[in-house]
Amino acid sequence: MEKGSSNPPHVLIFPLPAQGHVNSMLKLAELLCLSGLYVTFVNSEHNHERLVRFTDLQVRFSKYQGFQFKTVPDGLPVEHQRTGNHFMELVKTMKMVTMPIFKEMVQGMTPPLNCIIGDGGLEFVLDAAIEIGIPVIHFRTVSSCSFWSYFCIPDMINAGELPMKGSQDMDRIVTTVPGMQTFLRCRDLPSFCRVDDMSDLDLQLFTNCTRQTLRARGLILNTFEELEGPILSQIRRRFSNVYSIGPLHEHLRKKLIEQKHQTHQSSNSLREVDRSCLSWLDKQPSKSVLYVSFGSQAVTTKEQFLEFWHGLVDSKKRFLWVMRADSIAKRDGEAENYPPELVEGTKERGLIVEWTPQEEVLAHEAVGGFLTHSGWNSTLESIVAGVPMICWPYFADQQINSRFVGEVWKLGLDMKDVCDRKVVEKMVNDLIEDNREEFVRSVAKMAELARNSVSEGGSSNHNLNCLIEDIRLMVGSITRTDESKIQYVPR
Ligand SMILES: O=c1ccn([C@@H]2O[C@H](COP(=O)(O)OP(=O)(O)O[C@H]3O[C@H](CO)[C@@H](O)[C@H](O)[C@H]3O)[C@@H](O)[C@H]2O)c(=O)[nH]1
Ligand SMILES: C[C@H]1CC[C@@H]2C(C(=O)O)=CO[C@@H](O)[C@@H]21
Repeated sequence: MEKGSSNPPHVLIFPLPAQGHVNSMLKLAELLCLSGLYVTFVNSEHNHERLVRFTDLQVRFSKYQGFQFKTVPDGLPVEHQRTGNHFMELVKTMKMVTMPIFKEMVQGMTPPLNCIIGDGGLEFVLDAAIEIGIPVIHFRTVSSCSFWSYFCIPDMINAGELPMKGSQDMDRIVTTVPGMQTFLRCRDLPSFCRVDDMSDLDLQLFTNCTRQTLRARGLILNTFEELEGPILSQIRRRFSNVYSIGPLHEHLRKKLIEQKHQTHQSSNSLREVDRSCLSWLDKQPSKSVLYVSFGSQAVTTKEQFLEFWHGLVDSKKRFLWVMRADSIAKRDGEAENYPPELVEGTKERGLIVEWTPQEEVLAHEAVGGFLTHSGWNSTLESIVAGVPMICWPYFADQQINSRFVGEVWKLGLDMKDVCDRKVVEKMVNDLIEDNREEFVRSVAKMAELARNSVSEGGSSNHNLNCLIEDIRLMVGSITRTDESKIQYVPR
């Protein structure tokens, strides 16, 4: 906005087009709208079509003055699965296909942008914005602990701690990530580190994009000081303006209540939500059900899927399991003949659905535990709901999130790298029954700290106010005489 203009600040938000990213960035968008900012939210065409089909998003955002959606192609054909390891194809096509379209869109924007909040996992957004001369704040939607470990990868390589030396090396302690020297093992590092070749493209991609955040004006993290304070302190030694403003879903819920907006049943789902599971939960005893979901991207083998299924049925506990149509890697011509004892055991005590209203499920009285892939949104949602976790990380940041859940925060059990029916059975019984009290006590404490952090005077509440203030100050903070040639100097 030009100096003297009466419009509120205008912010453009651009997430990496995946469920876990779109979800938290839409929550931030709504929080900024509630503070009176103008927001443009950029979705991929593929995701926007799904959000419009499966949610009340358009109605929800239409009440905010100055809010608009824009769409860009993601460069992939419509039928592309966009899950599992195929997801990395999207990160690559976007740079080629989406970047030029995005640049053109941003240059013609009215009112002019004060700043762009770009996904820290989408490197080209920062490059494009700096070239055009618009300040960028990065939002990295993963945990602080994983962001910090990505950042330290070059130090691990220089110290000879990476590459790992085969499977016998997985329990070696990694000493070059400040703040984690006593408990971080090779197996807890982001999954991209599990390669022999340090010039591996995915490893390079995420190491570089994390370092690029040094060029941004600030870094937003969906976390709270009471959870990740020691790691945030480490990050602040290298980055200025680190805004920990989470858990965003609880932050938004609280603000909507304060401002007397409706909060029920809204979702940011890219898939059709099956609400029938809530009526099923209504019929189950208190804290008896294990909720099982591996998020939007994880893909298991059929063998892994069967180990989980056996373990769940053998545990004799109730379970609600999210099984997306694309959850299991299919082999051509494979018949789906499932063992009758599993089908029978599920009829007795289980329910399998394609997609749930997860926040509502976790808050349901009947849910007593969560078997999760340790995606960051799921982890935060479980903490806020006071539900202990069994973690089975699939890829990326999930390996380190699960270490923190199991070893540092003591909010559950880490089943990383094991997929065995006996272990599943034992851990489910441990979490839901044998050691239940202990886990529930620690997660209840953390849930309270989470709620306090987003309340008036809490750390995340304060940091959100600072973020909004800093965005307001970005008015006229870049020289607009020749924006295309502005040399960007980080604060
Ligand atoms: O049946 C379901 C299952 C999930 N969800 C929601 O989907 C989101 C899933 O997010 P997350 O738990 O973060 O998992 P992913 O979808 O796997 O998210 C990706 O993005 C996250 C944030 O960057 C990363 O932490 C993950 O590793 C990455 O895979 C959560 O908000 C859930 O509430 C539903 O609404 N219904
Ligand atoms: C493609 C996945 C790998 C990295 C991305 C990410 C991140 O670190 O920002 C988290 O989870 C995934 O959705 C992205």
